[in-house]
Amino acid sequence: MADIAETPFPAPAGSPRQDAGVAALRLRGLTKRFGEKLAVAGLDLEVPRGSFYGFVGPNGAGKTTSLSMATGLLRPDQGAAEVGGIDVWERPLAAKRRMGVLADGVVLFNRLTGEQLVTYAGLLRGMDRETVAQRSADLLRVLGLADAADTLVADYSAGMTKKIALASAMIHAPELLVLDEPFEAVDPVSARTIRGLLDSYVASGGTVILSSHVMDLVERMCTHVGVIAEGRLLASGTVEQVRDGQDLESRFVELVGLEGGEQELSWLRL
Ligand SMILES: Nc1ncnc2c1ncn2[C@@H]1O[C@H](COP(=O)(O)OP(=O)(O)OP(=O)(O)O)[C@@H](O)[C@H]1O
Repeated sequence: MADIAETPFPAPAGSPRQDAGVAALRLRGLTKRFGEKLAVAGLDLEVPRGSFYGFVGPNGAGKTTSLSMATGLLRPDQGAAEVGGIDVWERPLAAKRRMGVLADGVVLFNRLTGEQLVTYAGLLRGMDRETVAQRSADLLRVLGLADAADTLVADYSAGMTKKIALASAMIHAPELLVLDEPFEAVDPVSARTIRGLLDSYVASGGTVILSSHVMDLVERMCTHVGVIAEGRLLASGTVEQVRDGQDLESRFVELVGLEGGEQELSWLRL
């Protein structure tokens, strides 16, 4: 497995985020079993501060299960997760204060309007109403949701729902964003806006870990990448290290293997 290089984006001097040498996110021996299925098998992962980390793997590899354990949504059978050196399961409130989470498949309070949902997220984080109102308006505008601010989230499209969940994860400007499939169902214009937001967030000292199936996007956006299959980490490091002279998609296929080989369906030929 390739080594993880040092972060290329040091935190701003004097920043409270600057705990030298402490990873933004550290997973040690994370394990989860669902009945007979070992979904995550002793996962060790370090996400350096200031990195833009892509977490990739085939369907069913264990990405969502790992990120859910890392963010305090799903209790691990074994192992530990730390955010900025704080154990997520021993000190959940302190750890959760430091992160913003876009979870996959978690039901939102969809009888609220988009604006109410983002406002609720900000107030839950203990922010004052004025700041919440300002940031909520900014997020809705930047994400192209201003016209849908008063629409119930239940009536949002899949892409709009993803964007309002992302806004709710960002409103308190956490030092770590954990985003499960943030670009899924999002149109290309919004995807570009989100990429821009995340790029400047990372450039200012924030850390992002996102899961994605789009290798091209991970290769272009991310500084680091971890490849998981069958609950195990196959490779991790800078994108350069992991792709090892190939494009990331080819390297990914080389690492995880071609599902079903080069088989064809003889009956699907017209
Ligand atoms: N609540 C659950 N009960 C039973 N099995 C589960 C549960 N959640 C996940 N699994 C199983 O654990 C494995 C890992 O699932 P997980 O959702 O973490 O994969 P993933 O990498 O996020 O997949 P995808 O890319 O398709 O979203 C899969 O085999 C899945 O069927």
